[in-house]
Amino acid sequence: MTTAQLVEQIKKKQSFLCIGLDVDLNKIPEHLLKEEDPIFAFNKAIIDATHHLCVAYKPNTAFYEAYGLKGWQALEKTINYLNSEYPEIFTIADAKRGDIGNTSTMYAKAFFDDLAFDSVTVAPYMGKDSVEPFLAFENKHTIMLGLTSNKGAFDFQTKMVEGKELYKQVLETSKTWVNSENLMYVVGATKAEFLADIRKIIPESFLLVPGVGAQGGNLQDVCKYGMNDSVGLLINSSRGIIYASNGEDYAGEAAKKAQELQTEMAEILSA
Ligand SMILES: O=C(O)c1cc(=O)[nH]c(=O)n1[C@@H]1O[C@H](COP(=O)(O)O)[C@@H](O)[C@H]1O
Repeated sequence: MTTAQLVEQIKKKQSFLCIGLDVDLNKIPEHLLKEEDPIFAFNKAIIDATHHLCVAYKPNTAFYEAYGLKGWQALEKTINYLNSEYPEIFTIADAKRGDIGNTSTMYAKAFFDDLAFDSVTVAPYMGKDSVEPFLAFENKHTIMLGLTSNKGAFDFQTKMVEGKELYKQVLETSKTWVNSENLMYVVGATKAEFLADIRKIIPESFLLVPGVGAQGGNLQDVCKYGMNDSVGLLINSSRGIIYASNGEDYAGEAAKKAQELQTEMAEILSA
């Protein structure tokens, strides 16, 4: 999917919500455990109930890898279901990869070619030659960690390096990489006040903003500092939506939580 198509979807749905499919078998409704593939059954119901309220889904691969072959198969079924039933949805494999060049190429093939995700999250720590192999894929997006939502973000990312915070150096340098137009960036919703500075470095780029909901990030603040002329934001909530209820009504309750965020987003967009 191109960025222009994503912006079109945002305008049409009046939503820039991304729903995180971080499926934990200890948290899903008990009755689903009798299904042949409880993870896929859960995802399918959540997707069917919420697809009109969001523009993206983000399965975090850890939650699938943790269940071995069955987990990976559930991930594959989920992305195939999204691509066949809801092709207008932007898909994010949250895998946080990045390695020496030839290995990164194989990671990129896994998520872009084999699984056909629109995007994958990547950690920038190994530098240019670890990220450029992802950027080489046409009409695919590489979502690089910029400033993360966790406390540990202050361990390294905000340290001063040659008179500037490390995360700013990383953002600036990434703009010089081949095919950098295929980059998007992660900025945690818990770090909303940093967004004004971040927008000075990457004014046009799309930002994936996790941390609204369970981690306490605030949607209004993120929009105030982070929104650009083409919206430029994908706000992710995972646990705050998908675990709204662990009863038979889980999909409907998840839709209610998604609807609350979509309504708030529509108000922001029309302001
Ligand atoms: O790359 C991410 O998506 C990510 C980056 C970050 O800085 N913080 C962060 O929480 N995430 C992911 O976003 C999701 C947040 O989930 P909830 O806190 O349940 O909404 C998880 O899948 C995290 O792994």
